[in-house]
Amino acid sequence: MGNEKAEAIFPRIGRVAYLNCLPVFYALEQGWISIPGHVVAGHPAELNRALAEGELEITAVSSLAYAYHFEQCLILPDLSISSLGQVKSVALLSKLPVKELEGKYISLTPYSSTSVALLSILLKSFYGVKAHFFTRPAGVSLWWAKPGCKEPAAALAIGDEALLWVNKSQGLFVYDLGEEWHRFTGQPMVFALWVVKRSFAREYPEKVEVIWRGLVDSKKWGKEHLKELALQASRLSGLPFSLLLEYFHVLQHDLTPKYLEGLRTFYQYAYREGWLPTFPQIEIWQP
Ligand SMILES: C=C(O[C@@H]1C=C(C(=O)O)C=C[C@H]1O)C(=O)O
Repeated sequence: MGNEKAEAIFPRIGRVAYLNCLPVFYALEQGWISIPGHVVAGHPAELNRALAEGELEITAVSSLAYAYHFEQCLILPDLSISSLGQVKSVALLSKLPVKELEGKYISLTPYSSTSVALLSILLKSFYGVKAHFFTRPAGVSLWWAKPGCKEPAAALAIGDEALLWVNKSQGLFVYDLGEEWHRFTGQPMVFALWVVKRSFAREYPEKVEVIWRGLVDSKKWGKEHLKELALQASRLSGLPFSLLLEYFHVLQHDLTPKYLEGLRTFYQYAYREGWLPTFPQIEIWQP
């Protein structure tokens, strides 16, 4: 990588390649709002890796990934992928009721960071269930079995894959992890944050401000046009318009003090259960 001049002029901006980012990016991608940067789409695990390896200046990342890298980046205000209760696109799909998953195999999505930790926290601290986890390879079915092992009893999915399965979940028990977290803690769940590299923010504060304002303005447009977003999302995914309209109503992209409190609580559990080497400082970039 590493043409620093080019990155300064045209920074690389990461976007989750799921419908969950449409409310933030639609107006930008239509060209109604423009930002001086190059948008790169990837699944969350890819964006988390790219941030860590210095391939992105500003990006959406798993909230757990920020906690790993808080010394190198700052949180952008007013942006997140969150829910207060049901989220619809982070789900455990199970052939058995969750309390019967003791000792069973659970397949984990390879695309996530936050939701894997969240599932583990919920099973351990909320349900008191110990299961065997394994991460399935990218691109295979939810029910892919490890060679020599039985088919998993349950599978964790995120993003569009989760929406698709939740929509055709006949015969499966569906546990929406946003809803389960809310039942457990009474708090919102922050799945993803937008972050900026500290070095880039230090050197190019005006550029960060223009990009951040563009993202926030685009999100504002999205929030005021949920029907248009649901129509576009339905065209892209083939999922029913009504499901997507409900989805964009429950999915939140703000980062209010209430959501920051939910984030802190998540970090407390994640730290306590060994998902984080140190307790992160929640540091927010100021325009
Ligand atoms: C709500 C969602 O939150 C996501 C979950 C993430 C994770 O588990 O690491 C990261 C980014 C978001 O895509 C979703 O996937 O739809």
